[in-house]
Amino acid sequence: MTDRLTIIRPDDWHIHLRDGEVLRNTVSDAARIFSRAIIMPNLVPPVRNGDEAQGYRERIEAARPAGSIFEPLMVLYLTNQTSPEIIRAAYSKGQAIAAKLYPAGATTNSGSGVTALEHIYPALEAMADVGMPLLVHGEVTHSDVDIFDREKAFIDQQLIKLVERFPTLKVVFEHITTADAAEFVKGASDRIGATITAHHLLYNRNHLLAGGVRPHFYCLPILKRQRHQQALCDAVVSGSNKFFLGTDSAPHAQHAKETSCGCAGCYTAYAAIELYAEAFDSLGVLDKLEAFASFNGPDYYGLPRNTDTITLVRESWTAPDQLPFGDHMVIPLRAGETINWRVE
Ligand SMILES: NC(=O)N[C@@H](CC(=O)O)C(=O)O
Repeated sequence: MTDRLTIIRPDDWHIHLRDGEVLRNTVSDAARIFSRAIIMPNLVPPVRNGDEAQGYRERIEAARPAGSIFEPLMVLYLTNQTSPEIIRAAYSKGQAIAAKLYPAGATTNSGSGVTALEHIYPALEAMADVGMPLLVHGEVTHSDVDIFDREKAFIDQQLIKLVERFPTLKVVFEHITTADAAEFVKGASDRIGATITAHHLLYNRNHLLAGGVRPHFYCLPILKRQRHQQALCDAVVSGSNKFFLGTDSAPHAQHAKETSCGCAGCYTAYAAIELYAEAFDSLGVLDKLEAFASFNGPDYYGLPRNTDTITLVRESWTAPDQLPFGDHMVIPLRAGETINWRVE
């Protein structure tokens, strides 16, 4: 049994840090372990162009703990108005390395998102041309599609057509949650990658719904049935380099989760690599954690791998009941429960 694991320092290829006062909390949790992170742009208002991304980057950098060299990798939020010029300018000035598609209404702060893919075809052409990856929240939003079927419907109705229409566009299918998504990514060309969260490896919809509703397990795309959880586990066990670490750590203040209409999002950044280690350990593939967490992401983005290391040890500790979140508190995933790995 492996009780100690040293790996090249990981990065997080999908995180929500929010903005303002809470940055001092969210940035220090992310910067504790991760060297770089892809910063989701779904602020209010969203990060729509290079200058807004630059401003947000500076606020994140200012919130880093003293001495931290954590590097935020900025992302534009695509709207119906995103022009090829906005894309080209942000990319060429190094203000953003990717752009995110939120179908309008799909999730938290997606109200300014794209209402029909045709609106962003010119922007997507520019992205394909310069080599800027498209990051996709892959769910349809029609109220008549069951929430558990929205990811598969997105693949069938939109994603297949999208990758065909833009044959050189790099596409990251973010936070995949279904066997259908894992199959799609496996069968696609190398320009298609996917992030997988720790919580979608560790949990299924029973954890959210059986025996009582647990709002801190509610995220989007929603946890699916066990068969889909298993398919995501199989994807990481396969060792395919198309899958990489993206926590989708998405904090909301306690009162915004524990209410009659609670927000979607699980807070995992405070123990992210530890939770992934648990998942890989329970699958018997700790030896595959390093590539998933530290190699596949930078390789996909064409960035250098990190060179320093972290060491994980098998040692139980109790997760905090709550964590500071600006003037409020956030209830992290696994609050008050045991976590079986810690970083030395
Ligand atoms: N994952 C979530 O459940 N929530 C994210 C948005 C998103 O990525 O869907 C958030 O910003 O809160």
